[in-house]
Amino acid sequence: MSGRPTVLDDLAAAAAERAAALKKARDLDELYQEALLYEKRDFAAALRAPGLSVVSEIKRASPSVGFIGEVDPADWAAGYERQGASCLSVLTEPDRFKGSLQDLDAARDRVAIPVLRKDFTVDEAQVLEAGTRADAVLLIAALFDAASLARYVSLAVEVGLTPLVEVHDEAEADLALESGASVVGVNNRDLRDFTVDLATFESLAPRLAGATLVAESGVKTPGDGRRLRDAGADAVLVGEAAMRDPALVAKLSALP
Ligand SMILES: O=P(O)(O)OC[C@@H](O)[C@@H](O)c1c[nH]c2ccccc12
Repeated sequence: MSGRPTVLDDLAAAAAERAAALKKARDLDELYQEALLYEKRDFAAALRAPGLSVVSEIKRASPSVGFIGEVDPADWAAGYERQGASCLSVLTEPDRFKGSLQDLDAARDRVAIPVLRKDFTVDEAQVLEAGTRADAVLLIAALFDAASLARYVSLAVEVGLTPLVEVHDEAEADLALESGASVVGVNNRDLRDFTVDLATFESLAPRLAGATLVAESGVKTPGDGRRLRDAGADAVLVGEAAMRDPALVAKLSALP
Protein backbone atom coordinates (compact mmCIF):
# COMPACT_ATOMS: atom_id res chain seq x y z
CA MET A 1 0.00 0.00 0.00
CA SER A 2 1.33 3.45 -0.82
CA GLY A 3 0.15 7.03 -1.32
CA ARG A 4 -2.67 8.71 0.51
CA PRO A 5 -5.34 6.65 2.21
CA THR A 6 -8.25 5.76 -0.02
CA VAL A 7 -11.91 5.46 0.97
CA LEU A 8 -11.31 1.71 1.18
CA ASP A 9 -8.49 2.27 3.70
CA ASP A 10 -10.75 4.55 5.77
CA LEU A 11 -13.60 2.04 5.73
CA ALA A 12 -11.26 -0.78 6.72
CA ALA A 13 -9.83 1.27 9.61
CA ALA A 14 -13.31 2.10 10.92
CA ALA A 15 -14.30 -1.57 10.58
CA ALA A 16 -11.25 -2.58 12.64
CA GLU A 17 -12.44 -0.26 15.41
CA ARG A 18 -15.89 -1.84 15.38
CA ALA A 19 -14.30 -5.28 15.47
CA ALA A 20 -12.26 -4.28 18.52
CA ALA A 21 -15.44 -3.18 20.27
CA LEU A 22 -17.12 -6.45 19.32
CA LYS A 23 -14.24 -8.45 20.82
CA LYS A 24 -14.53 -6.48 24.04
CA ALA A 25 -18.26 -7.10 24.24
CA ARG A 26 -18.34 -10.75 23.22
CA ASP A 27 -16.47 -13.92 24.12
CA LEU A 28 -15.12 -15.33 20.85
CA ASP A 29 -15.63 -18.99 21.73
CA GLU A 30 -19.23 -18.22 22.53
CA LEU A 31 -19.65 -16.29 19.28
CA TYR A 32 -18.11 -19.23 17.41
CA GLN A 33 -20.57 -21.67 19.00
CA GLU A 34 -23.48 -19.37 18.21
CA ALA A 35 -22.34 -19.09 14.59
CA LEU A 36 -22.03 -22.88 14.29
CA LEU A 37 -25.57 -23.36 15.57
CA TYR A 38 -27.22 -20.68 13.46
CA GLU A 39 -29.10 -22.34 10.63
CA LYS A 40 -27.95 -21.11 7.22
CA ARG A 41 -29.62 -20.90 3.83
CA ASP A 42 -27.53 -22.05 0.85
CA PHE A 43 -26.24 -18.87 -0.82
CA ALA A 44 -23.95 -20.63 -3.30
CA ALA A 45 -26.72 -22.96 -4.49
CA ALA A 46 -29.04 -19.99 -5.05
CA LEU A 47 -26.37 -18.36 -7.25
CA ARG A 48 -25.91 -21.54 -9.27
CA ALA A 49 -29.61 -22.16 -9.93
CA PRO A 50 -30.55 -22.19 -13.63
CA GLY A 51 -30.85 -18.81 -15.34
CA LEU A 52 -29.21 -15.58 -14.27
CA SER A 53 -29.49 -15.17 -10.50
CA VAL A 54 -29.91 -11.74 -8.98
CA VAL A 55 -28.47 -10.63 -5.66
CA SER A 56 -30.45 -7.51 -4.79
CA GLU A 57 -28.80 -5.06 -2.45
CA ILE A 58 -30.32 -2.90 0.26
CA LYS A 59 -28.33 0.29 0.81
CA ARG A 60 -29.41 3.75 1.86
CA ALA A 61 -26.26 5.51 0.76
CA SER A 62 -22.82 4.88 -0.68
CA PRO A 63 -19.56 6.81 -0.90
CA SER A 64 -19.83 6.89 -4.69
CA VAL A 65 -23.35 8.34 -5.02
CA GLY A 66 -24.15 9.70 -1.54
CA PHE A 67 -27.65 9.37 -0.13
CA ILE A 68 -29.92 7.06 -2.13
CA GLY A 69 -33.06 6.92 -0.01
CA GLU A 70 -34.58 6.07 3.36
CA VAL A 71 -35.74 2.47 3.41
CA ASP A 72 -37.52 -0.01 5.60
CA PRO A 73 -35.20 -2.99 5.13
CA ALA A 74 -37.89 -5.60 5.83
CA ASP A 75 -40.25 -4.13 3.23
CA TRP A 76 -37.44 -3.84 0.70
CA ALA A 77 -36.40 -7.42 1.34
CA ALA A 78 -39.95 -8.62 0.75
CA GLY A 79 -40.21 -6.50 -2.39
CA TYR A 80 -36.97 -7.84 -3.82
CA GLU A 81 -38.01 -11.41 -3.09
CA ARG A 82 -41.32 -10.79 -4.86
CA GLN A 83 -39.43 -9.43 -7.89
CA GLY A 84 -37.60 -12.74 -8.12
CA ALA A 85 -34.29 -11.98 -6.41
CA SER A 86 -32.34 -15.17 -5.63
CA CYS A 87 -30.48 -13.62 -2.70
CA LEU A 88 -30.20 -10.36 -0.79
CA SER A 89 -27.16 -8.28 0.03
CA VAL A 90 -27.53 -6.00 3.05
CA LEU A 91 -25.01 -3.29 3.83
CA THR A 92 -24.21 -3.23 7.53
CA GLU A 93 -21.53 -0.52 7.34
CA PRO A 94 -22.86 2.43 9.37
CA ASP A 95 -20.86 5.50 8.31
CA ARG A 96 -20.77 5.76 4.55
CA PHE A 97 -23.50 3.25 3.66
CA LYS A 98 -25.86 4.01 6.58
CA GLY A 99 -26.44 0.31 7.25
CA SER A 100 -26.62 -1.78 10.43
CA LEU A 101 -26.87 -5.31 11.76
CA GLN A 102 -30.49 -4.47 12.63
CA ASP A 103 -31.13 -3.89 8.92
CA LEU A 104 -29.66 -7.30 8.19
CA ASP A 105 -31.82 -9.00 10.82
CA ALA A 106 -34.99 -7.21 9.73
CA ALA A 107 -34.39 -8.06 6.07
CA ARG A 108 -33.53 -11.71 6.66
CA ASP A 109 -36.47 -12.25 9.03
CA ARG A 110 -38.90 -11.26 6.31
CA VAL A 111 -37.72 -13.54 3.48
CA ALA A 112 -36.81 -17.14 2.72
CA ILE A 113 -33.87 -16.39 0.37
CA PRO A 114 -30.21 -16.36 1.51
CA VAL A 115 -28.69 -13.09 2.71
CA LEU A 116 -25.16 -11.72 2.33
CA ARG A 117 -23.68 -9.54 5.04
CA LYS A 118 -22.03 -6.73 3.10
CA ASP A 119 -19.33 -5.00 5.13
CA PHE A 120 -15.61 -4.41 5.31
CA THR A 121 -14.45 -7.58 7.03
CA VAL A 122 -11.00 -7.16 8.55
CA ASP A 123 -11.22 -9.32 11.67
CA GLU A 124 -12.19 -12.94 12.26
CA ALA A 125 -14.67 -11.81 14.92
CA GLN A 126 -16.69 -10.17 12.14
CA VAL A 127 -16.84 -13.47 10.25
CA LEU A 128 -18.21 -15.12 13.39
CA GLU A 129 -20.64 -12.25 13.87
CA ALA A 130 -21.86 -12.72 10.28
CA GLY A 131 -22.21 -16.42 11.06
CA THR A 132 -24.74 -15.67 13.80
CA ARG A 133 -27.19 -13.84 11.51
CA ALA A 134 -26.39 -14.21 7.78
CA ASP A 135 -25.82 -16.88 5.14
CA ALA A 136 -22.83 -15.40 3.36
CA VAL A 137 -20.04 -12.98 4.16
CA LEU A 138 -18.12 -10.59 1.92
CA LEU A 139 -14.33 -10.82 1.94
CA ILE A 140 -12.70 -8.06 -0.12
CA ALA A 141 -9.43 -9.53 -1.43
CA ALA A 142 -7.73 -6.11 -1.47
CA LEU A 143 -7.88 -6.09 2.35
CA PHE A 144 -5.94 -9.38 2.79
CA ASP A 145 -2.67 -11.12 2.07
CA ALA A 146 -2.78 -14.67 0.73
CA ALA A 147 -2.43 -16.45 4.07
CA SER A 148 -5.04 -14.40 5.90
CA LEU A 149 -7.56 -14.61 3.06
CA ALA A 150 -7.27 -18.41 3.05
CA ARG A 151 -7.75 -18.41 6.82
CA TYR A 152 -10.88 -16.23 6.66
CA VAL A 153 -12.34 -18.34 3.84
CA SER A 154 -11.82 -21.49 5.92
CA LEU A 155 -13.31 -19.95 9.03
CA ALA A 156 -16.39 -18.82 7.10
CA VAL A 157 -16.91 -22.29 5.63
CA GLU A 158 -16.35 -23.86 9.04
CA VAL A 159 -19.29 -21.94 10.52
CA GLY A 160 -21.50 -22.67 7.52
CA LEU A 161 -21.23 -19.34 5.71
CA THR A 162 -20.58 -18.96 2.00
CA PRO A 163 -17.58 -16.65 1.67
CA LEU A 164 -17.96 -14.30 -1.31
CA VAL A 165 -14.44 -13.20 -2.19
CA GLU A 166 -14.45 -9.91 -4.07
CA VAL A 167 -11.76 -9.11 -6.62
CA HIS A 168 -11.04 -6.27 -9.00
CA ASP A 169 -7.84 -7.22 -10.84
CA GLU A 170 -5.78 -10.22 -11.94
CA ALA A 171 -3.61 -10.40 -8.83
CA GLU A 172 -6.71 -10.40 -6.59
CA ALA A 173 -8.37 -13.02 -8.79
CA ASP A 174 -5.38 -15.31 -8.32
CA LEU A 175 -5.45 -14.63 -4.59
CA ALA A 176 -9.14 -15.63 -4.50
CA LEU A 177 -8.47 -18.90 -6.31
CA GLU A 178 -5.52 -19.73 -4.05
CA SER A 179 -7.64 -19.05 -0.96
CA GLY A 180 -9.89 -21.98 -1.80
CA ALA A 181 -12.94 -19.78 -2.37
CA SER A 182 -15.53 -21.31 -4.67
CA VAL A 183 -17.65 -18.18 -5.03
CA VAL A 184 -15.93 -15.10 -6.43
CA GLY A 185 -17.38 -11.65 -7.03
CA VAL A 186 -15.79 -9.41 -9.60
CA ASN A 187 -16.41 -5.81 -8.62
CA ASN A 188 -16.77 -3.67 -11.72
CA ARG A 189 -16.31 -0.64 -9.49
CA ASP A 190 -12.80 0.35 -8.45
CA LEU A 191 -13.22 1.00 -4.71
CA ARG A 192 -10.27 3.36 -4.82
CA ASP A 193 -11.66 5.88 -7.30
CA PHE A 194 -15.26 4.59 -7.90
CA THR A 195 -14.94 4.30 -11.68
CA VAL A 196 -17.20 1.53 -13.05
CA ASP A 197 -16.53 -0.60 -16.12
CA LEU A 198 -18.41 -3.83 -16.93
CA ALA A 199 -15.40 -4.90 -19.00
CA THR A 200 -13.65 -5.65 -15.69
CA PHE A 201 -15.87 -8.72 -15.30
CA GLU A 202 -15.41 -9.71 -18.93
CA SER A 203 -11.64 -9.58 -18.68
CA LEU A 204 -11.34 -11.48 -15.36
CA ALA A 205 -14.01 -14.18 -15.87
CA PRO A 206 -11.86 -16.52 -18.01
CA ARG A 207 -9.19 -16.55 -15.30
CA LEU A 208 -11.84 -17.56 -12.75
CA ALA A 209 -13.41 -20.36 -14.77
CA GLY A 210 -14.61 -23.08 -12.41
CA ALA A 211 -15.67 -20.71 -9.65
CA THR A 212 -19.26 -19.57 -9.18
CA LEU A 213 -19.14 -16.01 -10.46
CA VAL A 214 -20.98 -12.89 -9.34
CA ALA A 215 -20.69 -9.72 -11.42
CA GLU A 216 -20.93 -6.80 -9.01
CA SER A 217 -21.74 -3.12 -9.50
CA GLY A 218 -22.82 -0.93 -12.36
CA VAL A 219 -25.68 -3.14 -13.59
CA LYS A 220 -28.41 -0.77 -14.74
CA THR A 221 -30.32 -2.50 -17.55
CA PRO A 222 -31.40 -6.00 -18.66
CA GLY A 223 -28.85 -5.55 -21.45
CA ASP A 224 -26.10 -5.22 -18.85
CA GLY A 225 -27.30 -8.48 -17.29
CA ARG A 226 -27.28 -10.25 -20.67
CA ARG A 227 -23.77 -8.99 -21.36
CA LEU A 228 -22.42 -10.22 -18.00
CA ARG A 229 -24.23 -13.55 -18.29
CA ASP A 230 -22.73 -14.06 -21.74
CA ALA A 231 -19.32 -13.41 -20.20
CA GLY A 232 -19.89 -16.18 -17.64
CA ALA A 233 -21.72 -14.61 -14.70
CA ASP A 234 -23.87 -16.98 -12.65
CA ALA A 235 -25.32 -13.96 -10.89
CA VAL A 236 -25.35 -10.18 -10.87
CA LEU A 237 -25.25 -8.09 -7.71
CA VAL A 238 -27.41 -5.00 -8.18
CA GLY A 239 -27.55 -2.12 -5.73
CA GLU A 240 -28.29 1.45 -6.75
CA ALA A 241 -30.27 0.71 -9.91
CA ALA A 242 -32.50 -1.76 -8.03
CA MET A 243 -33.06 0.76 -5.22
CA ARG A 244 -34.21 3.28 -7.82
CA ASP A 245 -36.31 0.80 -9.84
CA PRO A 246 -37.06 -2.56 -8.17
CA ALA A 247 -38.77 -3.78 -11.37
CA LEU A 248 -35.26 -4.11 -12.83
CA VAL A 249 -34.80 -7.12 -10.54
CA ALA A 250 -37.70 -8.94 -12.20
CA LYS A 251 -36.34 -8.18 -15.66
CA LEU A 252 -32.87 -9.43 -14.76
CA SER A 253 -34.23 -12.50 -12.98
CA ALA A 254 -36.23 -13.43 -16.07
CA LEU A 255 -33.07 -13.76 -18.17
CA PRO A 256 -32.28 -17.38 -19.02
O1 LIG B 1 -24.93 0.01 -6.60
P1 LIG B 1 -24.29 -0.86 -7.60
O2 LIG B 1 -23.44 -0.12 -8.60
O3 LIG B 1 -25.29 -1.76 -8.29
O4 LIG B 1 -23.27 -1.85 -6.81
C1 LIG B 1 -23.73 -2.82 -5.91
C2 LIG B 1 -22.56 -3.49 -5.19
O5 LIG B 1 -21.80 -4.20 -6.13
C3 LIG B 1 -21.70 -2.45 -4.45
O6 LIG B 1 -22.50 -1.88 -3.49
C4 LIG B 1 -20.45 -3.05 -3.81
C5 LIG B 1 -19.62 -3.94 -4.37
N1 LIG B 1 -18.62 -4.25 -3.53
C6 LIG B 1 -18.78 -3.59 -2.38
C7 LIG B 1 -18.05 -3.61 -1.22
C8 LIG B 1 -18.49 -2.86 -0.15
C9 LIG B 1 -19.62 -2.05 -0.25
C10 LIG B 1 -20.37 -2.03 -1.43
C11 LIG B 1 -19.96 -2.80 -2.49
